[in-house]
Amino acid sequence: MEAALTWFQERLLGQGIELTDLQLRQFEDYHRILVEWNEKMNLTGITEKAAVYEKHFYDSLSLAFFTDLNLVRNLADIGSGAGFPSIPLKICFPHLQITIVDSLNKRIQFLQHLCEELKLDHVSCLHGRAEDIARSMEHRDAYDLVTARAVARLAVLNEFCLPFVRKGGHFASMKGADPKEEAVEAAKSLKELRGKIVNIYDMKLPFEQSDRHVVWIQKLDSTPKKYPRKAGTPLKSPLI
Ligand SMILES: C[S@@+](CC[C@H](N)C(=O)[O-])C[C@H]1O[C@@H](n2cnc3c(N)ncnc32)[C@H](O)[C@@H]1O
Repeated sequence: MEAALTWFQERLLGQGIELTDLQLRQFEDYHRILVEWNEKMNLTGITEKAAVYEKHFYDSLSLAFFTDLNLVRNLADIGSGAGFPSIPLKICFPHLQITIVDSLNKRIQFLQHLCEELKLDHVSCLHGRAEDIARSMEHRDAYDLVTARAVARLAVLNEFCLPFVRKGGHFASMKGADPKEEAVEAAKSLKELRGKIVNIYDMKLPFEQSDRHVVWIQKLDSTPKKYPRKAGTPLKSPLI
């Protein structure tokens, strides 16, 4: 077996995630399709196999090190790009009902194709801005877990993501650099949107050794009526 696959499989096993042959094949196909489509459109700057497994697949799956995803029924991934973190999570936890939101239609088309090729069911890929989609009753206060990796600063992300979370559910904001400063900046948006930081988890990527953080936020109550504000408003005037 290739080195990229061996360490991936062993590290995940160490975290209690045992990959089947089918799941290993799905990750191989994911990498192949990502590289093919990346030649036609900008999906990622990382294409070398070992790097994709470490910086995209393993990093995405790190969410499962901090929580029991078997207890999560539905997950919304905001600004998913090329499918991170939700597609690696779906491969490993096939029971998850996934909703992906991205404002770039090309990326949504890629993800629809990817899900067909990998035969992933119960993945709904929506083209649009999170602030608009969270307005619909179908998505508002509806998800056990909402994720966002490398999309915006926490104060802005709270406005994008917390309206999707059900009361008692969680928002996991995946960050590279230490988010403590962002967490202070996000205090007002958290209060307004009924969120509370319950933990900040950290880990290092196994080979590159760069830092990763997950800000784990609980939704204490339903979204107040005035949120989400109109698309475009949060970025110009975040709740800082
Ligand atoms: C830097 S990429 C990160 C992609 C992926 N989460 C990852 O970790 O590789 C940010 C993505 O967020 C999307 N995005 C930015 N603002 C958004 C919004 N308001 N609603 C939905 N998607 C948004 C962009 O189109 C882009 O695909």
